[in-house]
Amino acid sequence: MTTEFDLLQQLRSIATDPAARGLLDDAAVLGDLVLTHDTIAEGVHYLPDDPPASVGWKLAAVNLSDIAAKGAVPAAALLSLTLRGDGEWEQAFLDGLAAACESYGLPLIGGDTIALPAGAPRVLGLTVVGRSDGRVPARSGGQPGDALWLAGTIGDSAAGLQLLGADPRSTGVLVDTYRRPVPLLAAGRALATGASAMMDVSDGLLLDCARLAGASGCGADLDLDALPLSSAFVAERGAGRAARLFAATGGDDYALLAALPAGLDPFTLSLPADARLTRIGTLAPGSGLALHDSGGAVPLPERLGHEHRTS
Ligand SMILES: Nc1ncnc2c1ncn2[C@@H]1O[C@H](COP(=O)(O)OP(=O)(O)OP(=O)(O)O)[C@@H](O)[C@H]1O
Ligand SMILES: Cc1ncc(C[n+]2csc(CCOP(=O)(O)O)c2C)c(N)n1
Ligand SMILES: [Mg+2]
Repeated sequence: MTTEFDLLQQLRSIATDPAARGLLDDAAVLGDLVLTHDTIAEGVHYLPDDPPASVGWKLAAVNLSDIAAKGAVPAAALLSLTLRGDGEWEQAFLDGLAAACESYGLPLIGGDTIALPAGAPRVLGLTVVGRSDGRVPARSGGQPGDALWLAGTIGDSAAGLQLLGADPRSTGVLVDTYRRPVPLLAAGRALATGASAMMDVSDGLLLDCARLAGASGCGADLDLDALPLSSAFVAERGAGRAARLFAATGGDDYALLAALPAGLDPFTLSLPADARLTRIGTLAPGSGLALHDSGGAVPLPERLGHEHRTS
């Protein structure tokens, strides 16, 4: 079995240029350019029955979330498109991609197209280039004592995916969040001006927080009770410990996790009016994650988030 973690270890010996940031960041940084590439695949990141326009939207949004996490402004995109002989699907997919590009000021400037053999699942890729006019916080800059803040909520997408698993005709806010995530570009720009470290939460808060803390040479202490849940999530799953652990490990959140120096009040930054910013914990000396709630220490779940692996 090969895991994403194993492969990244091998890639690190190849990607030695400083722009690669040791492959320990959400994006590469080349001068004032921030570069990222994310792939989405049928059955892995989206469901075969998802509306194709939502798949196009999601492809742009997941990439833009990495640009948001580095405080950059979208500059251009390159699309890797696979055709499967269903022109209607492909047209609607492109309409959804175009809508996201339009919404976030992301010009599509090139790419590549191939046809797939019959029956092969679709795999779609996007490279997004952003431009930074200031600091580009890495995952690795956190210091013990930094406060951990989360922009956005967690758990909605994972709850939406479960609803669709139970009934493919499910609708509502949670399903919409799974299909059409919103990249927090304005919040990312504001937080980047003060953050010592930042990343987007795509694989699950606990796993991504362990990554940020590990890259920063720190441990992290998280308050499960503080995790921001949407009202739609709470209406569906409640806000007890099991629901909170589900939200903290589900992934697909595209929230932003920032480590801010202890003395910095994030509400003094130029955050957008609709930003939902929550203090969720602290970076600590040492290593590893510690979880607590009002009852005391909470054992870490076996699975902290999503990791790609072959079986
Ligand atoms: N196949 C690859 N070749 C070169 N670099 C890679 C490859 N896969 C991942 N990386 C690099 O490894 C680092 C971590 O990638 P990862 O995909 O975990 O981050 P991410 O894109 O922020 O997360 P997510 O994919 O969950 O949104 C990044 O610097 C990324 O560019
Ligand atoms: C059909 C279906 N099954 C499972 C999931 C959950 N999921 C897949 S990849 C991923 C992490 C982000 O991906 P990456 O690390 O590749 O950016 C998550 C949470 C989903 N979205 N759709
Ligand atoms: Mg990635």
